[in-house]
Amino acid sequence: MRKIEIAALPGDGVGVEVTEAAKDVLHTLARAHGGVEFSFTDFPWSCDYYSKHGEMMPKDAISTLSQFEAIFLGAVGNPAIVPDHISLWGMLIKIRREFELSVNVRPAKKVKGITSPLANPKDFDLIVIRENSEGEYSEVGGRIHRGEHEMAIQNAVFTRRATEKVIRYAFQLAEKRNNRLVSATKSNGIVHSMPFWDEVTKSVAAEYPHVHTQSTHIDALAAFFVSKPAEFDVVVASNLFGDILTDIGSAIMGSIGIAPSANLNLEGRYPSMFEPVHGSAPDIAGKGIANPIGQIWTAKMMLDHFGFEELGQVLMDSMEEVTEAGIKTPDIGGTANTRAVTEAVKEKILETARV
Ligand SMILES: NC(=O)C1=CN([C@@H]2O[C@H](COP(=O)(O)OP(=O)(O)OC[C@H]3O[C@@H](n4cnc5c(N)ncnc54)[C@H](O)[C@@H]3O)[C@@H](O)[C@H]2O)C=CC1
Ligand SMILES: CC(=O)C(=O)O
Ligand SMILES: [K+]
Ligand SMILES: [Mn+2]
Repeated sequence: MRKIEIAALPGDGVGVEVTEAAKDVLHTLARAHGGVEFSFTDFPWSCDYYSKHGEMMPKDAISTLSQFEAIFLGAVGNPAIVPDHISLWGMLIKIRREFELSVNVRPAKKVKGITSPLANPKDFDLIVIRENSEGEYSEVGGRIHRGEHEMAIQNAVFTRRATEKVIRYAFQLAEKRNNRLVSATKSNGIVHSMPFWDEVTKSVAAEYPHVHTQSTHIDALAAFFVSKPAEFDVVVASNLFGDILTDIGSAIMGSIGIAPSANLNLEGRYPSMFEPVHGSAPDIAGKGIANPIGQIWTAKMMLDHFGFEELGQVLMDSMEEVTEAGIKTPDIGGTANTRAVTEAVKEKILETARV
């Protein structure tokens, strides 16, 4: 019996609701199929925690988390209480950086039973590999002359180490899939970092001559995600570009509430972190109607990460049977609540164990 020790960080808003649902599903899966057990330790770090303690996480949070094999996070942010840049940098982004989670894997595909807003989505099935540790999201810069003549400078940081790492990971993935890779660029407007990004793409591409590689400007690429997503397979992008592309990826699937992600430490030195693409959705938090699919699919990515691909497939298939049966939350046109979708997925999992 393999027991996996996981730190659960439900965070804020719907993060709390969907992590609860996905944990429930994972326990059901483990009990039904055996061979693995999930041990979750919950931490209440969030904007509420900040209100009480003046910080998003305690000082020793990183060392506490480093004792776990993985982190299962919901979402961080409640702008009504804490400004977003403080809550995200105090928790989500801090964890990504401290644990060198330099690659963020974000798949998007046509899901059974979920209507894409696109007239002709075909069977698109792509994965965006997002640089996750630097780039446009940096602390380098500042503000001077508060008031009328104020100035804000925000620097983007691109190191060869992190750029090469994420691009090489994308090539390796392309090799395992369909030998096709698109690199998001904007070298016509961003004149230092993006030509650098393109050069690194070219140099890594030389090691993978059998992978068809193309650099596409992010503006056109964003449009192509809407007009012809089925033409993409693996896409590699900087932190900001990948962030935006993957919200488009979730939108064309049908809802931001269904997209999963894995924040990976490739060296295995620190725990990797699994969280859905979406945020804390303050507009629907507390209503019990958050879509748990993004978090459940995220759990599938965590299973794959630990080598439990068969269980991951059972989870994915069960989830798609539920969406296909029309048991869906309002964001994807259904009338079911979080609980009903979760129970339906659990029921499907139990059926797979009975046959
Ligand atoms: N990784 C993270 O923890 C992220 C945190 N955030 C934070 O979340 C807060 C809200 O940000 P927004 O920009 O509004 O993005 P959001 O992703 O929370 O919400 C965008 C829209 O999608 C809907 N939505 C999101 N998740 C859903 C789900 N599971 N089921 C059904 N509908 C869902 C929301 O209701 C909203 O209409 C902010 O504090 C933001 O900084 C935003 C993105 C990622
Ligand atoms: C912060 C954010 O939007 C993301 O991680 O996707
Ligand atoms: K999230
Ligand atoms: Mn985002």
